[in-house]
Amino acid sequence: MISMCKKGLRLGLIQLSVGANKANNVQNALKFVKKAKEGGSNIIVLPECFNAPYGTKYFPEYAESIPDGETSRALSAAAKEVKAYIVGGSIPERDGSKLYNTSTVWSPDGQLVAKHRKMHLFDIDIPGGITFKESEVLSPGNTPCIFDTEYCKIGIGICYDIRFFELAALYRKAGCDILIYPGAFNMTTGPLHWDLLARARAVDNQVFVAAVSPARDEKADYIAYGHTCAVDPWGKTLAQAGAEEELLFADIDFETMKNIRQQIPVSHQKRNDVYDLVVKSNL
Ligand SMILES: NC(=O)CC(=O)C(=O)O
Repeated sequence: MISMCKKGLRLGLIQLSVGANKANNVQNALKFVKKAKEGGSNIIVLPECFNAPYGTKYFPEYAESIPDGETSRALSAAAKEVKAYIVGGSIPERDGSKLYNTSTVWSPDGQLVAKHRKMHLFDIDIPGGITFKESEVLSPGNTPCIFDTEYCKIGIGICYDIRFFELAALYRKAGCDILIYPGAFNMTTGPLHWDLLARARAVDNQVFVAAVSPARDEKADYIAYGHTCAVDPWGKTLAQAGAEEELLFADIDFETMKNIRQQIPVSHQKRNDVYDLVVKSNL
């Protein structure tokens, strides 16, 4: 089936079941990539940590280099085969002695066009809820990540990055119309914060937001919330998963976005005489 979108594009969002076997995770992802393409997707998105269980004790064992690791090679070949962009969720990346939580973006001809290393590491401590410290093993990325397509510019963040409105605002300021966040919120923060943050980033920047989670696995050390979603610039949820493995589609209509930006012209009404967003790294 080819895309129905005349004035936009179709996102295919894969809420993938992730287990302990890396090869199985990658094979399962590729199966869903093909289904996403059959459903007319132009840009296909996988979740955070899609080739490995999410947890600091797993990152060193599953980490691989980019772009010559096995997962990168598989994503490159898949993008070329289905002739669509693939935002490869994230994987644990090894670069020298350092590890990162890294998202790769592959063009329809299989080229690596962008790479985002999670900038804000997930270090939290909620007594009776969840304690997690990515910084025990991971290093943060220091560079925001935008990739340009024939449709629009797209900004990438990974999971905890969505909590930092400055990064999203910076992407909007740099001309992005879609923000994509592979993520894996949990059962403590997810129920109240996941949808709220996706909708907030969409409304405050008048952009489309896609947040893509692994499916929930009650037996995992870290139980992902799921609820992959796509939201439009009005804050309307275009597609939303439950907890199970699922492929979702969301049609991006740029006319809607233009209308909303005209009707509520906040981007022109900013009081940059009073405040401003200072960009310190090169976009
Ligand atoms: N896992 C994350 O990076 C973020 C998260 O679960 C949260 O912010 O809550």
